[in-house]
Amino acid sequence: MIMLEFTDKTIWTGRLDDEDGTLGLRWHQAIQTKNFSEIAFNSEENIALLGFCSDEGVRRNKGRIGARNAPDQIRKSLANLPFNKENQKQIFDFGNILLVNENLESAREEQIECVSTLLRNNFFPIILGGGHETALGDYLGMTSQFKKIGIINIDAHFDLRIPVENSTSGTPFFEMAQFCQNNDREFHYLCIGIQSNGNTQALFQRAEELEVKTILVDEVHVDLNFVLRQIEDFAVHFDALYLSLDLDVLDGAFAPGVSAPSVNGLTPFQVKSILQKIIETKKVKLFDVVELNPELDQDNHTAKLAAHFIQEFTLR
Ligand SMILES: N=CN[C@@H](CCC(=O)O)C(=O)O
Ligand SMILES: [Mn+2]
Ligand SMILES: [Mn+2]
Repeated sequence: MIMLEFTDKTIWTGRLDDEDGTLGLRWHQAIQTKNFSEIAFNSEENIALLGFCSDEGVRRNKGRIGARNAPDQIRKSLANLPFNKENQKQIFDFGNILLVNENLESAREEQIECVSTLLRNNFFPIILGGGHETALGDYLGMTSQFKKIGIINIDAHFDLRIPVENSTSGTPFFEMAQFCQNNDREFHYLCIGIQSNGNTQALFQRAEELEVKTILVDEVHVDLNFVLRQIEDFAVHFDALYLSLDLDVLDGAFAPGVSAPSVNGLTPFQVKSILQKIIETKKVKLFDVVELNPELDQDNHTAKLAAHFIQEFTLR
């Protein structure tokens, strides 16, 4: 059963400015497609893109499906971004993990294997979701390589639901907590951008029980610098950070292409400042961007934002 597919070559195409030589380079000219079977250890930390084409978790969570098509849409938005050979890391595209017969659990096994292979070979994985069910496989893949992991999720929602029948886009961080409990690990979860109207009392209570560090969206609006200092304080305790960005943390006016759009959400500048502060810690070992739904997007604004944020992680 084939669950891993190469990226369609026509996706990495775009404008050519040959008259400007290497100063006119764009992503579609710099990207290198790669196969897992030919992976070799990197002496320098290079970027690995990997898509997780799932919205099965969103469907199970009663959301609006479409996120399975997000990885290629994000690639299309990355394709025309400027690429600076001197100041940017090398970028390899490992293609997409696909779900067969809505089997999220099998695809996740493949994902865990891919993520740990990338980390073992000194790649920095940028995983293109998928709904937020993408997060669990990313984190579990990381646990094979790192012991003391801090989890940071920039999201309007805690995603701490208890799985009723199975895993959904609303359960990944609760499942991480369970994994930690069953495997003698500490669970440290910082959630930034939480909407008081986007999470029930039950979820706030579960966050408290699990000692989640919560930064409400209004706290970011009131004092961004204070939030940036809290990020610094959180990061010092860990060897590695797992960072997840759920695009629904952005205000729906900026990011309409998500299953559950926000009102009074963050601005692109606020999210970028938060990401830059987290990147500055030099502890992020994996980044995923999730919940883009291209079917609901307007003029690709949400996909462009995803690309804009990914660009930050490629700078040397
Ligand atoms: N990843 C999903 N998170 C939210 C969705 C909320 C909604 O659909 O309104 C959640 O389950 O809480
Ligand atoms: Mn989420
Ligand atoms: Mn969310």
